[in-house]
Amino acid sequence: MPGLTIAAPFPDDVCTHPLLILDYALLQANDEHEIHRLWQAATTLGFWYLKNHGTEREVDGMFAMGAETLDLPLAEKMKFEQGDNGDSFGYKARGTIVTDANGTKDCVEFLNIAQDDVLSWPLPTHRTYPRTVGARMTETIIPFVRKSTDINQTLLAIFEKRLGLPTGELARLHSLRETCGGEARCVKTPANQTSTGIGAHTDFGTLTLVHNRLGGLQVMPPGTDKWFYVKPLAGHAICNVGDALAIFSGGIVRSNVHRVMPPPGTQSQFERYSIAFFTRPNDSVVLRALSDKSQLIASSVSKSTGVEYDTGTTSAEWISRRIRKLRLRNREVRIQDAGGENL
Ligand SMILES: O=C(O)CCC(=O)C(=O)O
Ligand SMILES: [Fe+2]
Repeated sequence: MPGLTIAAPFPDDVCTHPLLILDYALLQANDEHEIHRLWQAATTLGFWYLKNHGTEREVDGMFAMGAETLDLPLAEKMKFEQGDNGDSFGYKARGTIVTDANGTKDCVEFLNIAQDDVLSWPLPTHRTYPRTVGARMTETIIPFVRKSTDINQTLLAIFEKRLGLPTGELARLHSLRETCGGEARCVKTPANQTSTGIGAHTDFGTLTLVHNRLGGLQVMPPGTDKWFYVKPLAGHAICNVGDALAIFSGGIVRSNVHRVMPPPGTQSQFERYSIAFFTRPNDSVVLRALSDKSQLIASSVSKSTGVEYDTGTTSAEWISRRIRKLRLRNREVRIQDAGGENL
């Protein structure tokens, strides 16, 4: 199926940014050297590759589920559209979010499936999804979400130790017994696009796992104003730190800006699908630096100037506000309210 296999090679004449390759098996075994490398990656660019993550079969199924769902007629998908109220879960149609300050529309569509809905299946916690999702729930989506949450909980246990937090503190803020904004996503970029797919952003949540086959993901390394592709490596996930973890850590780990462009070179003739899994804090968790739980974090916050590490906002409010701001219709309303002023 086009876009699902490596239809054309990643070109060798575009700028790429190298990432450290971390071995999940070594991290699980608490290998000191590997943990040191993870820490290096998380505190510099905030992105790394992860190999031996053990979800290859489920990822294949997720690509198939994503293609089956996003190939449904638009009218069918629109029954599940996320809307303009800041809800993340459901279907996001093309052209509904902005990719830059000028209000340029995006060219991608995506499907977000709530972690909570997967783990409570067949009972919905938040909402329902197209039939193609239900059809793959038991075999693919449930194991994908379970394995992805396990991976991120393992990484969080390493981070909490390095951050000097009490054992179980980050796990407590990401409890599976309470609702959260965590979700699995399939993004589809049509073939032959020239405009931005997902504009420059940082991820709202704690940790993200991305599975890419075609290029398109780009990062802007700190201290530069230049975009570099992250080259997909077969069987490797691309992991990154999100805003919530950067805030909890008082800025010690980095949530780096990135974006999705059409695939480079001859890959651009193909549809691009990508699969992502977002771990996000429990809905009621207030996003603030955990200074009262760690001397290291308190010291980082006291040294940073001009950065607000106490948002006074719960994770649910934070996500909802960020999504509302991206939606084109809300932007148009804001512009009308302001008498046509460009916001
Ligand atoms: O499609 C990708 O490679 C990354 C997607 C992404 O950054 C996102 O959905 O937040
Ligand atoms: Fe992202």
